[in-house]
Amino acid sequence: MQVALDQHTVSLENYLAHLFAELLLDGHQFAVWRKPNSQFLQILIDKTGKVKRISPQIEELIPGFIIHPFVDQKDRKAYFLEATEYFKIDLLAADKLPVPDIKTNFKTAEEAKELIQSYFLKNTKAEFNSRKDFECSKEEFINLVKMGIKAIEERQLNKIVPAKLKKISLNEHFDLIKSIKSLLDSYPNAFINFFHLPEVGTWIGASPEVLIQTKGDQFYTMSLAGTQKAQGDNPLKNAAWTQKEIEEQALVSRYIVDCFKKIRLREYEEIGPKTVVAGNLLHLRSDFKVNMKATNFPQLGSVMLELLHPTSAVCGMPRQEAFDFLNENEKFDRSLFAGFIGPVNIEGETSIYVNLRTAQITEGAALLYAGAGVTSDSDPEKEWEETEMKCEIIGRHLNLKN
Ligand SMILES: C=C(O[C@H]1C=CC=C(C(=O)O)[C@@H]1O)C(=O)O
Repeated sequence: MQVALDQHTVSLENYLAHLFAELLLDGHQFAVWRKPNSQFLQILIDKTGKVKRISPQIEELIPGFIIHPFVDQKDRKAYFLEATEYFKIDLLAADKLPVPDIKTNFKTAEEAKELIQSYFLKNTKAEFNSRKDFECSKEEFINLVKMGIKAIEERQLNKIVPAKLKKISLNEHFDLIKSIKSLLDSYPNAFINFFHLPEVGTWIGASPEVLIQTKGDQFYTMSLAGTQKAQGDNPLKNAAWTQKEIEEQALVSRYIVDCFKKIRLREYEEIGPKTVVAGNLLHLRSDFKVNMKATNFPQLGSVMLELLHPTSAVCGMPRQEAFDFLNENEKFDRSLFAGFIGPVNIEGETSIYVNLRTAQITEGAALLYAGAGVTSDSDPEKEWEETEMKCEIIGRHLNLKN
């Protein structure tokens, strides 16, 4: 028997537990996210029951959530969740929120959480094949980096971003709602996201990288690259960058400027690079802004989306050669990792992020993905350590003991 949940007495965690359990039971597709430095948790539910694929002409789309894999599909289409229901929760006032009532089948939040846990430990439909969940050993990854360095020395490539897949078991401590809450608390300046499409997969992440953003007349993108561990009380002050990292990030900036050049867009603002924090890591970032009205480029969002993806922060340069190198030499399927995800035309804004620092939740396991930017000065051992740190950003929030 269903009862109405009293939204005035329920905590955020318990509200989400009931909501997620009901959505899973009903087989709905949904996405939940919090933008960097925002106080709102945004929730979008697609109750159409259909997996939709669309061309990413974002200016023409109805409000929704877009999901595009790393590899371009033959038809260049992305998955799209339609916002048949959308609302947001003010995280600063989460206990007295006017959130929609839920009719729940569960007597307690614990019961709802048990359903969620058993759904993901036993029931996910995501199909496996040997390429999809091929776990990369340290030796294999280091070999891949060495091959990348060789291709750069032989001038076939300028930069390459090899990635790895790491599989961790989910155990009796896996509590999805607690994991999401933990990501929200730990990474205030990341794009925290969770999305579930029963036919496609379930992912959880904390991305530091905007691919494109449009709001009103403003267009924004960034070049993010170069990684080091954040250290000490004031990590920004302690950061020192080597020539390798400076060059690695400059190549991403150059890639963006080359895209602007291709469409003869000359009036853009470039700020940076500056050091930014992403979880326990630091990166170098430059910001790029364009006034779409002043430059007469109302479709700049879609145009740049097509030109930028996959950027040289996740693929390499030149783009096609780097893509072919990865396709040939990486032994696993990147799937949605290093693709793009995000809300489209929600409250007049589109914010699409690169799907990084992310995990795919599959039957009883999480697949963690991470890549590292390789230039001729790369140290393969260090690149491996970097991917380990990147995997930990999500990995450490999955099997949380109380
Ligand atoms: C490819 C990833 O990060 C990119 C974004 C920032 C810094 C990066 C780097 O230092 O290699 C990568 O280019 C990843 O997180 O898996």
